[in-house]
Amino acid sequence: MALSAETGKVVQWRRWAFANLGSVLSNFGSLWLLLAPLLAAYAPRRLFKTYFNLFLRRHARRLLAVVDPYVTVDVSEPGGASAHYSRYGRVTDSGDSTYEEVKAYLSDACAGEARELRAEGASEGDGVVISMRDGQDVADEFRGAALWWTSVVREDSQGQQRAHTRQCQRLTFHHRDRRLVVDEYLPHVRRKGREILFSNRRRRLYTNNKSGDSFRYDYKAWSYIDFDHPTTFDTLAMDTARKREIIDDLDAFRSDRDFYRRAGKPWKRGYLLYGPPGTGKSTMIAAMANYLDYDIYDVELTVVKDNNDLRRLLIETTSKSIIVIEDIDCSLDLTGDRAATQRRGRRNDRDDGSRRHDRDGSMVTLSGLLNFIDGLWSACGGERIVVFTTNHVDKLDAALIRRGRMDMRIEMSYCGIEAFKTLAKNYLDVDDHRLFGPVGEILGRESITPADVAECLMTAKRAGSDDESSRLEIVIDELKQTAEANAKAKAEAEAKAKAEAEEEAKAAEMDRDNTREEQNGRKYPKI
Ligand SMILES: Nc1ncnc2c1ncn2[C@@H]1O[C@H](COP(=O)(O)OP(=O)(O)OP(=O)(O)O)[C@@H](O)[C@H]1O
Ligand SMILES: [Mg+2]
Repeated sequence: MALSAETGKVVQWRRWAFANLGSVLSNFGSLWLLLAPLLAAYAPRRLFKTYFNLFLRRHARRLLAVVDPYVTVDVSEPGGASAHYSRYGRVTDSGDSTYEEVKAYLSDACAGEARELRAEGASEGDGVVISMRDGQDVADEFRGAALWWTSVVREDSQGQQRAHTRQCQRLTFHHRDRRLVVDEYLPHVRRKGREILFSNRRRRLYTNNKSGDSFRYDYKAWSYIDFDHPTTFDTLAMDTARKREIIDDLDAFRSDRDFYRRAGKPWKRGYLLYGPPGTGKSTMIAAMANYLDYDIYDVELTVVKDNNDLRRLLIETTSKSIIVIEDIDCSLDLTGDRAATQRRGRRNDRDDGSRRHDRDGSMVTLSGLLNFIDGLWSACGGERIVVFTTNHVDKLDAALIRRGRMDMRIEMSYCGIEAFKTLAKNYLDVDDHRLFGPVGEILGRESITPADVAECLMTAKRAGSDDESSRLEIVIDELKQTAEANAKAKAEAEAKAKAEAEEEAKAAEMDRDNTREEQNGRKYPKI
């Protein structure tokens, strides 16, 4: 359809008006300035006041931005109304942990710059938190934007109530950086502050309380003590290359937050530590926690009533933590051969009525545990490591330790000469010695755990002599005795295992007979 000349003009005019809407409106604003005195004279007073106020409010901010382009944001210590406005713009009031996080961030920055400081005792430990005294400023820089923090005391008065003062940290920046500050700088400050607060805090070792007590009004899912284990990766005795691999893996995990987000994976990692008793599985967990500065949640599965309680426990863990289930093969019936396990259980009860397994009371199932590790709930919080330990990796259900669930399997094994060198340094402060040769031969021949070697070294240390050679000779004697004792214990264990296997086979044969007779129409099974 063709447009008439007149319609075309209207369309053109409309297009022009839309394209120049900004200037039209601002001209309209200028027109207001001219019309305001006239309106003051002729318009009804109330109407004029409303419109004039609106106009002023809209334009005053622009005017102020020209005169003073700086915006301030206050982060106040908690305790009061949650939001205030200042002459310059919105003033936020944290009312949460933001203030503490900002203070921690600034304590790091201001310790070097500000000259008048204040020291307060840290909430945990013997440390002090350094912060700026009132009126002090520190400058900061973020992605090219200049920012200033000032410590101020603000007076809050509400109506007739008495005013009370509150400490706050005031951030000042150019209004053109507003988006950068709100979207990136302040979250960065909080993140850094949280890290500083976390690193100043003592590590905690949590253990779960019996879920049967959950009806009590003061029930807490977890109890904790300060975690103060001296083990580090330096003192952990194991193959050096393997140790390096584990440390690299932990480093990668810790710094891969963005990767996990991009890949759509929950930020957690599973380690399975397996090996004979006394090879350092628990010691490794302590070394990991100390290296990462994480808390440990040691889950005792036998006191968890059911899958529901297990999930509740998980929800109450925090991020930056290691969730540990030790001796997973003993905690639950997770072996593939459940029938054999039940038979064994029955026999144990017959043998020793008092030695009933606690795990009979727990109704946590394998699927509950699998959900605990990587169900939907497991993703809450993030930055978590799950560690299982076992002495019998071959007995565990394949689903529990498949790749993806347990990302890294670490075998902790008998002591070799490399591990011995670490232990000799730890216990006797000996780096190298000609007697390391004979020690290496014994360790190459025999299966001696690091725990046993540590005991031998302890005996040598207590023997009283300061001479390295005589101490190491004692170690060699002790190692030989340990090897003999181990061989004897091994022969006894093998004999016992053989007898058990025979009994097991007999029981299985009886079960088969009973089933056959039942199938052949016998009314009552044998007893
Ligand atoms: N690899 C190791 N490095 C340093 N010390 C070790 C190592 N292995 C064992 N030890 C010493 O032996 C003690 C017992 O070790 P740990 O409890 O870690 O063994 P485990 O493998 O957890 O045994 P279990 O299977 O019985 O739980 C530790 O307290 C430590 O002193
Ligand atoms: Mg252990």
